[in-house]
Amino acid sequence: MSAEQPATPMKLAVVGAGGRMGQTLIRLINETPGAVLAGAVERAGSPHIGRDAGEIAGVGTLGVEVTDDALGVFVGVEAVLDFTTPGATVEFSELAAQARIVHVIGTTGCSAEDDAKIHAAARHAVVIKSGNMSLGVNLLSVLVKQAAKALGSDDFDIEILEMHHKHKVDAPSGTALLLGEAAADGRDIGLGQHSVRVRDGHTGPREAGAIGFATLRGGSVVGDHSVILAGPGERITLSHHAEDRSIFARGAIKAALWGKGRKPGLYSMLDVLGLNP
Ligand SMILES: NC(=O)C1=CN([C@@H]2O[C@H](COP(=O)(O)OP(=O)(O)OC[C@H]3O[C@@H](n4cnc5c(N)ncnc54)[C@H](OP(=O)(O)O)[C@@H]3O)[C@@H](O)[C@H]2O)C=CC1
Ligand SMILES: O=C(O)C1=N[C@H](C(=O)O)C[C@H](O)C1
Repeated sequence: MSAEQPATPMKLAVVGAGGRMGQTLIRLINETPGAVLAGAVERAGSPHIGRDAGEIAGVGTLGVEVTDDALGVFVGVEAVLDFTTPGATVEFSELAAQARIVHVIGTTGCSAEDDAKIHAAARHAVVIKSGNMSLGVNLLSVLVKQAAKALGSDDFDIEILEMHHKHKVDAPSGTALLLGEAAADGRDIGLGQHSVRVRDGHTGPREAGAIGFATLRGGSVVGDHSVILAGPGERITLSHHAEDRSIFARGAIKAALWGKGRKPGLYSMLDVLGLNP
């Protein structure tokens, strides 16, 4: 191929095409050189079935009809971008593995059992999964790990605060958990054994080494996260504020392009962004 010829754009599919992230992804793929929308999937019975994906996303006709035949779409594309629900994502991971395509997973709220199934599917497909696909949050997680390591649990207590729009169905957010994992990693402890996800009533004093979570929901907030390191007489707050869903969509498209031609396995956005040590 000569240098002047444009490379063939990577064929992407969006599942959950009618959702908040699905529509944002369709719009952003349409603006991204090197990527093309080649499939759009919604659940059986959705009012979006049979409609044009571009019309749903408000970017005009793209010639891609929304269907509920996920496998039929997956065999004709190179990657699928998935921001849906845990149950749907587990099913899509099995189909993406059958079709041997890249599966980018932004869905949050997966149980340990869901994650084990996704891990199994990653034996046959390139799976990139993250609770937050934005550059800013992934960089923040690196800073949180450093801060948690430098400021030991004898003196500094870690609390994670998040706020999202009123439609969000899972808590704590995937991002809050990702930041909690980063803090736990920095302290060389397991998050599972040290997290306090709810406080109510007469809780007694805070346990040393705990990583606490607090969840707020309301309005149209796209996603706010703060990691607070509270010490004797001083407090450090590391924060990220998402102003627009396009930051997540851009990250997901970048992940799909990065995943092309890679060995099957489970990867994170830190791998995609080159932020893994
Ligand atoms: N990692 C990241 O960077 C980000 C992650 N997220 C996560 O992405 C997920 C989706 O968020 P959001 O877009 O706001 O949610 P929405 O509810 O707006 O969108 C989800 C879409 O998935 C569809 N869906 C559900 N089940 C299926 C199925 N079996 N097959 C096909 N489509 C299906 C829904 O259809 P219907 O409504 O008809 O049920 C809906 O259109 C959440 O888990 C959220 O936390 C969100 C933003 C960023
Ligand atoms: O549901 C959302 O909207 C978001 N979900 C992700 C999360 O659970 O952290 C990412 C982002 O904050 C928006």
